[in-house]
Amino acid sequence: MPSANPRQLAFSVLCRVDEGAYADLALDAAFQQETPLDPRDRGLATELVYGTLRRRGRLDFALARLCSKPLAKVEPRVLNLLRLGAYQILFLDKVPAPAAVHETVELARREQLERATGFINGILRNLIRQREEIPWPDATEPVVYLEKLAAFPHWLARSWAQRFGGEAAVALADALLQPAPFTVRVNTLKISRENFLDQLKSRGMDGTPTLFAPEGVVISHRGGAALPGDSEGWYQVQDEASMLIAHLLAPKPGEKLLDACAAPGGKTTHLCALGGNELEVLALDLHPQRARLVTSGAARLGCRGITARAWDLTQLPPFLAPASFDAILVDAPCSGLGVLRRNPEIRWRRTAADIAHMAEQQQAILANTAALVKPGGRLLYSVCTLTEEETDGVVQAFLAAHPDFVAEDLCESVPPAWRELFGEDGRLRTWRRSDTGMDAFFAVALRRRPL
Ligand SMILES: C[S@@+](CC[C@H](N)C(=O)[O-])C[C@H]1O[C@@H](n2cnc3c(N)ncnc32)[C@H](O)[C@@H]1O
Repeated sequence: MPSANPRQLAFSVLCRVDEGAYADLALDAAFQQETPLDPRDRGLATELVYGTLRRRGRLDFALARLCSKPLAKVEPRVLNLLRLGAYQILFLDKVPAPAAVHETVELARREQLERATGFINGILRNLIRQREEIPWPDATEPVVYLEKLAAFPHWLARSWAQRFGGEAAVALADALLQPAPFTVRVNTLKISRENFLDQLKSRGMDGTPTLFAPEGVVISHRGGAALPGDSEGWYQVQDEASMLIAHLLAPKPGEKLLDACAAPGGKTTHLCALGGNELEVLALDLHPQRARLVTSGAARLGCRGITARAWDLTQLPPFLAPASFDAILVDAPCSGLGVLRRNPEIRWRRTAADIAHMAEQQQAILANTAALVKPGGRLLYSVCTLTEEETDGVVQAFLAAHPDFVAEDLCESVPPAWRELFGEDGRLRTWRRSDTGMDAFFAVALRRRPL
């Protein structure tokens, strides 16, 4: 039975992640179940979970040198305790190293792992003694670096090194394994960004405008308190890269839109705000319970004109008339490698076969929405990943099968300052700059030729 101890909570979440859970969902669920942790302990538990997952490559590299048997032969729960302890020793300045060892051994006792306490104590004490002598691989061997230090599977390490070049692949992996900033989209239907920033300031919180998105705010300090306007719907938690997508579709008041893969509705509600709350939007999603999130999110943010329903878009939607939408957003399900900062564990779960399967699914969804676009209308395809197959590969296959569509140069319609985020082909690739603090998103604008 987990108790309200941040290390124990972090340990239970790491074990759940090993069983297949997503880190963000498992952590949220643990916070719901626990006797409430105070904000500092909540912060520590979050740091321990994400830090241990992001740094798993380095932690395992260091532990493997000190362990008398291969790490694969160490009992998984004991290995998670070792990783937790090693993370605190190597990366957490605020925890003195001897305290990290003591806390980890105590945690092993509380978890009925008394028999492993000598083993854990010995390895972690050796780690303290030898931490300055660890022969970390350097980035001159990018595939080794990505595999050993960034915990990428071999196929992914090779593919990134080949595609981006070694140096860029390493920089990209490092950037995608940094903690993500806490970013919100100000709901301009309710409040301006300027007024929201004033509201933050008046409560002693620090926020700064995002670099590109005109309604984004990066919150750098809030002292554990709730943000202003939560129940009033003043903001939506959303990464800046994700905020760019609705701007690229550029909805106009009075238009009829389809958001094909809409849940939980971050972009649906953003589209509504950009359309002055005067759009008609049909929001579809595979899962009925996720489609309901769109409805509740829209109510919170005061968005009108949204209807949400469940539908599997790998099947043609017979209830929709051909050529009936001015614009369609396909924010497709994908491998999620562009949001590793939030789900660092997915990098060792994904296989090359998954990517091929995702690309097939994305192609099916795009094909089933294409006929719904009016002649002259827009279809925006976006994904939070950067594999060739799920980005340009899907677009190439789509265009080959749909001669009535053309890819447009998005650079022609975005503010000049955004252009550095786009390739020469006019497609959004936010990873082109690694210092923006954004997730890695891809988007392409497709236009159906007029009759
Ligand atoms: C990247 S997420 C969408 C995020 C959303 N656009 C937002 O901004 O909040 C992809 C969504 O596609 C949905 N999905 C997966 N397979 C689908 C399918 N075959 N048809 C429709 N939706 C699907 C998933 O349930 C998921 O909610």
